[in-house]
Amino acid sequence: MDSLNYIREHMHKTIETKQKMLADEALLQRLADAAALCVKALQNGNKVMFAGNGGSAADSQHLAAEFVSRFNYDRPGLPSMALTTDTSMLTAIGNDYGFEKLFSRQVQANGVKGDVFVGISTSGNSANIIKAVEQAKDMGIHTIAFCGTGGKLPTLCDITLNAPSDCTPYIQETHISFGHILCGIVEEQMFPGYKPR
Ligand SMILES: O=C(CO)[C@@H](O)[C@H](O)[C@H](O)[C@H](O)COP(=O)(O)O
Ligand SMILES: [Zn+2]
Repeated sequence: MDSLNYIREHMHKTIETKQKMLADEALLQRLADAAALCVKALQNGNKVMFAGNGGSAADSQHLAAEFVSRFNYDRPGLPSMALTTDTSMLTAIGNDYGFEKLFSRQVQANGVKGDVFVGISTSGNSANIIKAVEQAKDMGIHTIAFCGTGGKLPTLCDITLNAPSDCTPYIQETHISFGHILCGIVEEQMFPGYKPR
């Protein structure tokens, strides 16, 4: 396929995934519910944790940064962390306990009841995300999945945001929309007197 056709095909497929998302009222409601869950947790002094592998690790960092720094409003930072950033922790846990424990160990150590854990996985099958969700549930931490149409993760979490695609890049491109929408609603609801920058 030549480059221009590649671009056209990619754009058609990513738009098609977003259109399917927009047409899925139940999914939109779950996204609103996820934002409400985060608002409630943050108002109670809890935090939002994110984790994922590869591109989803980058999404985790991106979204935690939106909470702690800012999204649209100049406002106080909101407590959030990506469990994907500290190479000493990641290598120690990976080396000593195994890659599958990468995030569950951090949830156990740094999470508290009432927090929110957002697990991001396009396959829905990454063992380190599944174990982190199980750990979070054991501790009374709310769980949100950013996933696709497959895997075990969609059946495990309190709220499942499943991008309507089975193809990793289109799922990832929808996940960052989920995350931006989540941040935008949280910011608007927590800081009603603030103005967009
Ligand atoms: O970004 C990409 C592909 O677009 C990759 O880095 C991808 O995130 C990695 O293969 C991940 O390990 C996939 O894990 P998961 O989304 O299935 O949990
Ligand atoms: Zn990617």
